Amino acid sequence: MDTVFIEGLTVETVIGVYDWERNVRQTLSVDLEMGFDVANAMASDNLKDTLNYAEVANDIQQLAGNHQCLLLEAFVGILLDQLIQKYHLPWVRIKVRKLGAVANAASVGLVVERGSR
Ligand SMILES: Nc1nc2c(c(=O)[nH]1)N=C([C@H](O)[C@@H](O)CO)CN2
Repeated sequence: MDTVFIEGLTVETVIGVYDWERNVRQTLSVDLEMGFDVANAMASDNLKDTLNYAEVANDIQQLAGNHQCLLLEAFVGILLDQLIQKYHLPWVRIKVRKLGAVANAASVGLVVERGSR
């Protein structure tokens, strides 16, 4: 299976379990790999035959602006449900970093994989 990916997409969102986190936007960095057969686009050279990573990046930005999750797990769950359903993804792997959330750590976060390659 081929992979279409987005790396280091930063989004601003309200996220966190502590009181102070409910009143600020924090930055998440998203790395996303999506299983997709690009053979048709290789042959046609046409955007409509592939998975448009710019459209997916826009979806992630929209979702970040429209939700105020407590946990990263909830954010990732909503995101994966939406992407799998919209783009019929057979396999997806996502890494979401919450930047500067924990003292002395550059980032903390989750890696979640769904489906099979
Ligand atoms: N597994 C998780 N652990 C923690 C989360 C989370 O979303 N998933 N969130 C927090 C706080 O919001 C933290 O980011 C604030 O520093 C703590 N642990």
